[in-house]
Amino acid sequence: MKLLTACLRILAQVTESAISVTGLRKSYGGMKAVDRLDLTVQRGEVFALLGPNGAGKTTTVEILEGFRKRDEGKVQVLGVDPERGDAEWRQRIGIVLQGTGEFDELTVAEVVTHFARFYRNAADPTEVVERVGLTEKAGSRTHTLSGGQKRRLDVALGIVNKPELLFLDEPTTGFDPAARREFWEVIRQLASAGTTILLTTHYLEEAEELADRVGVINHGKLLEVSTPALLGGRNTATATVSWRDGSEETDRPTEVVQRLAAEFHGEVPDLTVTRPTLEDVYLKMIGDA
Ligand SMILES: Nc1ncnc2c1ncn2[C@@H]1O[C@H](COP(=O)(O)OP(=O)(O)OP(=O)(O)O)[C@@H](O)[C@H]1O
Repeated sequence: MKLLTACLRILAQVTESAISVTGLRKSYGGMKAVDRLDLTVQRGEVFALLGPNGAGKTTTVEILEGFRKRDEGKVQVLGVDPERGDAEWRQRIGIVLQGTGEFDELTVAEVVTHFARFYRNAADPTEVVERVGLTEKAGSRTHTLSGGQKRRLDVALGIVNKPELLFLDEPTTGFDPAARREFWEVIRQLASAGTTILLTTHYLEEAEELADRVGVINHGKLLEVSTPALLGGRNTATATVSWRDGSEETDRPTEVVQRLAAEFHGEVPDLTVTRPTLEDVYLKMIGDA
């Protein structure tokens, strides 16, 4: 019987989406926080949910995590309705909240070891500390950690149960640029080990660096889901060719550059060719909505 259950679990893991949402609705009083939202995240995918303050990201994610009840809609997370998620389901998901990463007088190693005891199938705490790059701080009390190190500890606690699916809520808010890049590496390694990741972020560069697909949400509605490269028709958008003496918007930047090269008999001074950034298309999208 155990073997059959294990086989069915493996089959489900291969065939099911990690997250499947249809017609999700949630209102607070008369205010629609999430309004008929459909979303699918495949297993192994890194998916970034983008949207301005109050767009409905946290409400959506907390419904997926089983922390909030929905009004309407169908939600499956790892094949389970989060409102009915039991301890076994909880073991399979990891949650990194916009947390504190501070636990009084305990050391990093002690905190991770303590959290590992909550789970039947926990990872080796020493390995977890290493994965998030905190080995050198393993013996340090958590209140002495920097902001970035505390966030790494939050991630350590989110992955100590070896989750199949990890929720990351604004993981690098307040990081300096170097710390942010180091942190992305931790996330990339988790993703390449097969962990499905749903992250929310206000940093477009972060979404571009990490996400296989992004979803833009505003006023509780999902406006578009796409890869970062294709969102809002970025790849086919008009390019801007700029040089020392002017600039030109064009569908055929190569031709413009060739013309300029002929005019200047070679090197075109201060030449740049740009297309809209992810931030440009995102701002347009939420501005138009
Ligand atoms: N518990 C609550 N009671 C009443 N209204 C709420 C509650 N939680 C959220 N809201 C409202 O629902 C809307 C969506 O909020 P939500 O926190 O989901 O947005 P968000 O996209 O996560 O925003 P942010 O980027 O600022 O974290 C907002 O207008 C918010 O004020």
